[in-house]
Amino acid sequence: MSYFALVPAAGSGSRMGRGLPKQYLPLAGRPLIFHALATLAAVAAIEKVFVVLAPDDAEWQRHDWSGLGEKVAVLRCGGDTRAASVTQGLRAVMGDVAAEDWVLVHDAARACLAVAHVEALIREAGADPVGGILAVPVADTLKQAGEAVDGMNRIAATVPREGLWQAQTPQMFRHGMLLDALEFAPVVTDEASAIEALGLKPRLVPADATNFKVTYPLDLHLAELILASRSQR
Ligand SMILES: Nc1ccn([C@@H]2O[C@H](COP(=O)(O)OP(=O)(O)OP(=O)(O)O)[C@@H](O)[C@H]2O)c(=O)n1
Ligand SMILES: C[C@](O)(CO)[C@H](O)COP(=O)(O)O
Repeated sequence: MSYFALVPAAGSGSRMGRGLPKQYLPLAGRPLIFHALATLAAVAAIEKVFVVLAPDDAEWQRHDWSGLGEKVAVLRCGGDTRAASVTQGLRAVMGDVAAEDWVLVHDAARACLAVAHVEALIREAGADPVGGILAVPVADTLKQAGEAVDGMNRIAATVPREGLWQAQTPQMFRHGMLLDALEFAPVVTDEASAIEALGLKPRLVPADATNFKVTYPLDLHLAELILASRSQR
């Protein structure tokens, strides 16, 4: 069986609040998306890295991607939601990817993914009958907000954090199972939710906070620090 990566990159980055979709914002001298693509392409077990762009994406061709080598292939079939982009990407690669092949779905916005993270996911979930995701156990105390009072957010309850994990990506499932799951449950926040809707229980593979999702402006500075610290090792 083979391993492939699918990178949904058709979002608008609205929470970043910049004119340019966040996957193209400059980060450590490259477009943000370059870093995750380079990491995935560097994993020996991964045969191809498919990038799902918005059909009208006019930014991709403005950049030089030659540093990524030959594994990366562009699919212009992104949809209105992340789940739609993933589903349409899975359909588009059916000629290259067999139903039993593993697909690692990774957010373009998780720019600081490390090769070691991906290798841990493949090692721990690659022999699993369902598949698995990278995740991090919740370390902070969690508060449930109640209805705003005097315009202020106020605590309604403390949520026990035992057993709670923050889902990351890649999320790794077999192509056929994942496409069937997403067609059965199309409105989901991540691939694992669709697999769970089938009554299955994906593996949780521990990662760490450096594999965070760049969502808000401050996150760009955090990602710069992480990438700079790695380049100095
Ligand atoms: N219709 C969409 C929406 C999101 N994504 C991708 O899914 C990943 C995670 O989504 P998110 O961080 O929410 O990105 P955006 O949707 O771009 O951000 P925002 O929600 O702030 O608009 C991103 O790499 C994004 O490009 C996608 O491929 N297609
Ligand atoms: C898939 C994901 O990164 C797991 O935490 C998350 O659900 C993506 O959420 P977003 O709102 O599409 O960024």
